[in-house]
Order: sequence, then structure tokens, then C-alpha cells
Amino acid sequence: MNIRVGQGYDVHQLKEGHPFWLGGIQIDHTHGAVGHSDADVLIHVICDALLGAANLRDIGFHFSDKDAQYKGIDSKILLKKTLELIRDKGYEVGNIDTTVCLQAPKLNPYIPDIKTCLAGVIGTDMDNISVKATTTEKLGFVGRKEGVSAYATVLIYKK
Ligand SMILES: Nc1ccn([C@@H]2O[C@H](COP(=O)(O)O)[C@@H](O)[C@H]2O)c(=O)n1
Ligand SMILES: C[C@@]1(CO)OP(=O)(O)OP(=O)(O)OC[C@H]1O
Repeated sequence: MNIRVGQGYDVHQLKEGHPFWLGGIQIDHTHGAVGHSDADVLIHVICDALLGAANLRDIGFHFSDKDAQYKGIDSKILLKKTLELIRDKGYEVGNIDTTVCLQAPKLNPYIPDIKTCLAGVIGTDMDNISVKATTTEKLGFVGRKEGVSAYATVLIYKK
């Protein structure tokens, strides 16, 4: 068995009145993440971790933020395209562990829906998807509610 690991990190600015997409679902909040796509930071770090694990560069390399076809795109589509890239290399997803750094709102109530959504897109058991959240205790850009960041670690394997 060939086992590989990858990690991802991403940041998006938060702005009032923008929709807040996270892990494929919409979060009810006054502010939302801003980006060229739907700015779903959690999906972006999963894509980057998967691409890194397969040594396939990164999300911006495959889906440029200068390319009009990705303007406002649902990041679930980018995740599906990323999965095609790693599956073309013969890899399957083992497990994914993530942390979202966000001062507000509390994400715990949304985590079951996020896990269900991601497991559905990836085509894996919910038990393979972990989503955690932390504030940064009011410190830094996350603490000032100026942005949201996330981290992902993934394991992929080839039999
Ligand atoms: N946006 C967030 C941030 C945190 N949580 C949950 O609260 C716990 C305590 O957070 P601290 O930053 O004070 O350590 C954390 O472990 C999460 O369970 C959350 O749901 N949403
Ligand atoms: C997702 C892409 C797609 O245009 O754009 P953004 O939403 O700006 O996200 P980011 O993580 O900053 O860059 C990666 C791009 O591939």
C-alpha cells in the first residue's frame, strides 16, 4: 500500500453582507468570506491538502483566480475536480482532519451538516471527515473578525 499525507492552509477576508460558505454549506452570519470563488476556505484547504499529498501543486495552479470561469464558483465543484486529479493518479482518500479558525459565529451547531456535505461530495464515510473549530481568543486578524483561516491534513492511499 502506498500512503501519502498532505496539508493545506488558507485565509479569506470576512466582509459584511457577503454569503458565508464553509465546508459546502451556507453559514447564517452578518459577514461572509470574500474571494474569486465562493471563498469556501474549508474546501480550499482540503483541495490543497489533497493536491499536496499527490504532489500535484495547489488549488490556484489548477483553478486560477484570474480565470473568469471560476468567478463565484461553488467550491464543491473545485473539490470534485481535485478528487478527479488525485484519482487519476490512482489515489483514494483515507481520512481528512481540519481546523477552522473563526472568532464568530460558533461552528459547532453546523459541523454535522458540514461533515455530511463533505462526505457526500468526496464519496466517503462521515467517519473519515473531521471538522474542528477554534477562536484565536480575540487575537490577530481572526480574533478581530477580519478573516477566517483553516488548516487541513489528509491521508491518501493507493493499493
Ligand atoms: N468559531 C468557533 C470557535 C470555537 N468553537 C468551539 O468552541 C470551543 C472553544 O473555542 P476556543 O477558541 O475558546 O478554544 C472549540 O473547541 C470549539 O468546540 C466553535 O464551535 N466555533
Ligand atoms: C479558489 C480560487 C478559484 O479562483 O479563488 P479564491 O476564491 O480567491 O480562493 P483562493 O484560496 O484565494 O485562491 C484559489 C483559487 O483557485
